[in-house]
Amino acid sequence: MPDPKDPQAPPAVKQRIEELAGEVQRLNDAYYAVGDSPLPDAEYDALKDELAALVAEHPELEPADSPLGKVNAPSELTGPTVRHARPMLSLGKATTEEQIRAFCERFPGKVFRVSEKLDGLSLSVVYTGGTLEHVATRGTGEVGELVTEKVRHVVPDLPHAIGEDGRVEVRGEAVMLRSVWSAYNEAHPDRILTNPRSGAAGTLMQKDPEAAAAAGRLLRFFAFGADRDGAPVDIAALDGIEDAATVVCPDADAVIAAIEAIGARRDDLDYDIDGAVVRLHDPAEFDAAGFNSAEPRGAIAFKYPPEERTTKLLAVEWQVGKVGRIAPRARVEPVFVGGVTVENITLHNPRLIRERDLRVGDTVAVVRRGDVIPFAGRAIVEDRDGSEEEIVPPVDCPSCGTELEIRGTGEERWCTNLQCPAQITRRLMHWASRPAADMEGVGNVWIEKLADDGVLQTRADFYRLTAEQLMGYERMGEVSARNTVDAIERSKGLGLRRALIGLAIPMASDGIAKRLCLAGYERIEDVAAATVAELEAIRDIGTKVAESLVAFFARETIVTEIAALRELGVHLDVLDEDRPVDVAAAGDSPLKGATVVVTGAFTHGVTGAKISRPDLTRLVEQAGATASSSVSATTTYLLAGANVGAAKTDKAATLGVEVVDPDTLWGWLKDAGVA
Ligand SMILES: NC(=O)c1ccc[n+]([C@@H]2O[C@H](COP(=O)([O-])OP(=O)(O)OC[C@H]3O[C@@H](n4cnc5c(N)ncnc54)[C@H](O)[C@@H]3O)[C@@H](O)[C@H]2O)c1
Ligand SMILES: [Zn+2]
Repeated sequence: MPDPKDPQAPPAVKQRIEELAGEVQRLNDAYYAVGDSPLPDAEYDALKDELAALVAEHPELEPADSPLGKVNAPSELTGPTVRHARPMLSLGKATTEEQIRAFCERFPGKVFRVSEKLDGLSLSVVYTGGTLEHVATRGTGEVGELVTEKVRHVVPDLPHAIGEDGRVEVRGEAVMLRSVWSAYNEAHPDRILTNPRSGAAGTLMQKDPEAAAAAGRLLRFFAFGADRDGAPVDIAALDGIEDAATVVCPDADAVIAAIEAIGARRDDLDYDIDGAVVRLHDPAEFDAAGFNSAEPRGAIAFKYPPEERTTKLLAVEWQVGKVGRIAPRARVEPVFVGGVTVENITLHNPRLIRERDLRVGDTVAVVRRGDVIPFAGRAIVEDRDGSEEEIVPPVDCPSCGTELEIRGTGEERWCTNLQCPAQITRRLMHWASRPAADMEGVGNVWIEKLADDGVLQTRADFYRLTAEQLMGYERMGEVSARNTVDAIERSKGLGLRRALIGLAIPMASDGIAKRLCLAGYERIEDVAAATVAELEAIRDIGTKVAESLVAFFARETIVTEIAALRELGVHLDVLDEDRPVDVAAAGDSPLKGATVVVTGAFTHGVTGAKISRPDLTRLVEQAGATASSSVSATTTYLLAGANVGAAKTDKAATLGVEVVDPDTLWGWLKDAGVA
């Protein structure tokens, strides 16, 4: 029946509007109340856009409880709440350069500022008379949930006091660092956090924040605005408050350049961002621009192309890896995500498949972050029609038929047959690959063919290949054959670190190879002769890894193979490039040989950008220092950035450890040639 108020509106439109409104609210509830995102953001945005378009055409059909025109919020808040002094708003969105230019043109001659749009959750932090009074979530925009006590535990870097009078309110985003997120997931394979944002939201909902903090669910707070009794305050002037990376832009061209720069560094950051925020730089002009419903007119959010998209899971293949792990890899309908077309994704392990209840034929959300192999975040259960098939891990090795072992919390399947043909081929491909011997132009297809023929059985066999032998193959002309043999010859100088990587020693990552070189091993035979106790003494090498190394080098086949590689002139000794960057420059740095503890917040001494603690630690290590996590009598320097707790400096003072300020540190790093 047509709607009496609008004879033109077909009943289907009214129904669609109601459907969309309900769906958007359901997604808001999941997102803001539980921290979950059942749909990729871009698809949520598309639903909301469709709703807005229909309502714009038929305003009379907008339901009373419509989610449009107000701040995205859960239908209900839980726990004690507080009314915000000023509402906490959403932001208008742009996805194209034109939209950003149109925004800038509305404010001719004005200066803008562009900041990273951090993907976490918004918090309002209020200090009165210098002391933390309360912390609240955005909530409905008008009223937020109080999370003060939780924040004390799970956002340990947020100062409890600032040396400021009056009522100071700081607004910003609480985020879970990517490094914290992956460390947590690694330690809790049974309680995987889907992404850092839901990790952050979930953390602030924990009933026992102390336990959450102890389990490593820690967040950071980055401010993007502050005021004292309503008058704007410069965040940089607030002691111990970190601000979101921001640049001031005199015109639209500079704004576009800043957005592009943020987009370009996006994958390298230790936190997720879902866009860039452009706003009028002058707070008075920003206020004067006013608001429309739930958004300030003086700001807009640019959203980068999504890193998550849905597609169909077509098939699962169980691939035998180089050390025998059978990895589930899925073929999906090609989908464009995070700037590339993805056709294959990893499903991680059987446990995850079971827990996410992924099935062949499912619509799945594909996530791609940086260089990480794309993976299936989850199945969209609503899209099922009953034809989907369960994914069953194999019982026997798909290559050699050996019965598989089940190991670890991921319930991974392993083929333990060292002679397994698939494993041999994988190991050969790995030896030839870029991080290892880097045999340019020696492709996996050829390796597979030669391995199948029995010509390539061991790594040493690569160096025995002749052009004549290769020319016997179809589609291998004389030129290609000679090029292949030359490339193999050139790759002989690989050195110790690459050789250790290329050997694919179980549990020994690329980082372990580097550590072994840094620890002073010169020749591969020296590493092979090391005992578990000697290896364990090296930083980052635990008992399990040490035992795995010893067991590996004890294998008869490996001993023979190393001897054969030597015989063939393959260079297996440490190279200068295997050791920290500029050994010569770092030579007389005060950091060389020092044991240091990094604490507090740092900005880069050259670029002025914020630098994460892991990144800074890496630089300090490149200059020859060893980093440790707590101050002790063996500590040489306490490298203290901003906002350092008294506990650490007091301890340093008691133990007579020199406290080094950021300026001195950057001087040292520059002298050592690493910054
Ligand atoms: N997948 C889902 O089901 C689902 C559900 C709801 C919302 N969402 C997504 O969440 C997005 C966020 O919507 P919203 O209304 O919460 O926020 P928004 O996109 O309107 O942006 C406002 C928020 O940005 C944050 N922010 C981060 N860095 C900032 C900076 N430098 N300056 C200013 N603000 C900064 C603040 O927390 C602020 O509250 C939506 O666009 C949507 O894609 C997804
Ligand atoms: Zn096998």
